[in-house]
Amino acid sequence: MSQSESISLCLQAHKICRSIGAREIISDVSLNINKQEIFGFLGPSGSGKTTLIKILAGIDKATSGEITLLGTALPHLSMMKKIGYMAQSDALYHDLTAKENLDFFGSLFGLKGQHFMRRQREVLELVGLESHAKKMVQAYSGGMKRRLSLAIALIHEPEVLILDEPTVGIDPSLRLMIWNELYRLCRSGVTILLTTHVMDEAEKCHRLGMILDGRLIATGTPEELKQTARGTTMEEAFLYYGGIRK
Ligand SMILES: Nc1ncnc2c1ncn2[C@@H]1O[C@H](COP(=O)(O)OP(=O)(O)OP(=O)(O)O)[C@@H](O)[C@H]1O
Repeated sequence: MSQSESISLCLQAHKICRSIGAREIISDVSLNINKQEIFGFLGPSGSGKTTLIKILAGIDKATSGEITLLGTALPHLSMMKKIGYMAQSDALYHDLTAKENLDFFGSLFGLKGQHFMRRQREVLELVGLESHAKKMVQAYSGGMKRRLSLAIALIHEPEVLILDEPTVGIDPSLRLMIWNELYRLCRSGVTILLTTHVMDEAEKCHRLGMILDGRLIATGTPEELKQTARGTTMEEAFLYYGGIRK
């Protein structure tokens, strides 16, 4: 790989495998993700998307294979500040308010003072929770918890945002706002990895990786994937790459 290619790369994964017991959940995944790219992992429930992005985030460890994120081999503690991770199951403190949750998670990243207060207001506004900041999380709806989790993932202005099904349970107008923000972040230099099983959401990504039974069966832009599959929809493309449709 040339020097200029490696500078423009955010992430390189080489032959990633992950087994739990005797079962291989992720098999031989290799891929490159460019800086300032929105890369989506698309696949049915149970295909291995969550397991894979946890490994790519350095939260879980591959059984074999190598990952380099922004030039550093993972897992590496110093990379935690550079990554914003939003889990599928909300890792929130339910007996604290939204603001207290932000106080806690922000302090883990060493945020403080005026800048931290401003940042809290920005992320709460972005996810439409500014008027609910003092409410206990236990009184939040499922969608509100997702939105707060996204705010927490963004609080420290990470260079890489890794989001597991970020817009599940979020209504269409807020989903649109969140996508606009993802594009804005991307333009400002952030690289975004996300998972989805929703085809229309997948089409909003710059590039996609299709996951089936723990394998990366295809990568490309939504248009490329549809063209190669001679299909007009992402569903058709997915069935084609999965060998279910000729
Ligand atoms: N800790 C674990 N122990 C045993 N099996 C696991 C564990 N974690 C994941 N699996 C299995 O690995 C497979 C992939 O799971 P994973 O959660 O990564 O899929 P997914 O594509 O993210 O699914 P979903 O879209 O439903 O979240 C599933 O069959 C799941 O049951």
